[in-house]
Amino acid sequence: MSAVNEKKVAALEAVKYIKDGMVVGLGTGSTAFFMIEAIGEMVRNGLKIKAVATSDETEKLAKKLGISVITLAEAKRLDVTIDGADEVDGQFQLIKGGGGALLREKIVAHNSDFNIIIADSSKQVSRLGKFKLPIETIPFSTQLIIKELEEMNLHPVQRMLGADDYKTDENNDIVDIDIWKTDIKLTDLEHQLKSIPGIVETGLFLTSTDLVIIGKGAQAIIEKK
Ligand SMILES: O=C[C@H](O)[C@H](O)[C@H](O)COP(=O)(O)O
Repeated sequence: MSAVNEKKVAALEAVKYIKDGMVVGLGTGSTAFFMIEAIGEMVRNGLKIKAVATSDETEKLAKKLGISVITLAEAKRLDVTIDGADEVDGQFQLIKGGGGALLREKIVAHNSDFNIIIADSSKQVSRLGKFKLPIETIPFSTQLIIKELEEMNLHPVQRMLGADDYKTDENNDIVDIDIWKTDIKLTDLEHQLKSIPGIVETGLFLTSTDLVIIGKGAQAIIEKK
């Protein structure tokens, strides 16, 4: 079965966790797309929820499908968030941000009681790092951060959109780094990166995930912590 179908299988399993009255965090990306589509259908069939979107793209799609979108401030706290990932390891640690939405995704995950990650089977890895780790930086500081990351042997590459710098929803830059060869522990790496002024967030999600649902062929494999 193709990765696209596996994404849909995982998404359809995840939406079973959504109940009337919940405040739901909506992730971003091609896997989250199927989850948002399914929630749209559930809402048309009478489900009553409020949602917080993790990107402008997700907000637009959710509203188009008739899902009631509120701000994080209005929500205060979320019952459940469903989101995709670029890589997930056996300890439920993730790399996210391939689509540039890591900052709002991490904020929403932090404010959710329960976080479900949905993915096709290609995203499951024994060790994180084949996927380049996205780092969100303040444009004022990006070039100097790149120099600092080069000195740390993390091979930073600023993300581009054609000839222009790629910009996030918060109008920041993304720098993708290579963590595959570093022997720094992930928790230490996260701490080191976050201590550089101008790095707003990293795509390492080390402790937020409660449940992982992997589409494997036509089956949804549910992994609990
Ligand atoms: O910034 C994007 C998000 O972190 C996505 O959830 C992640 O990149 C996975 O996206 P996809 O489901 O399209 O592979």
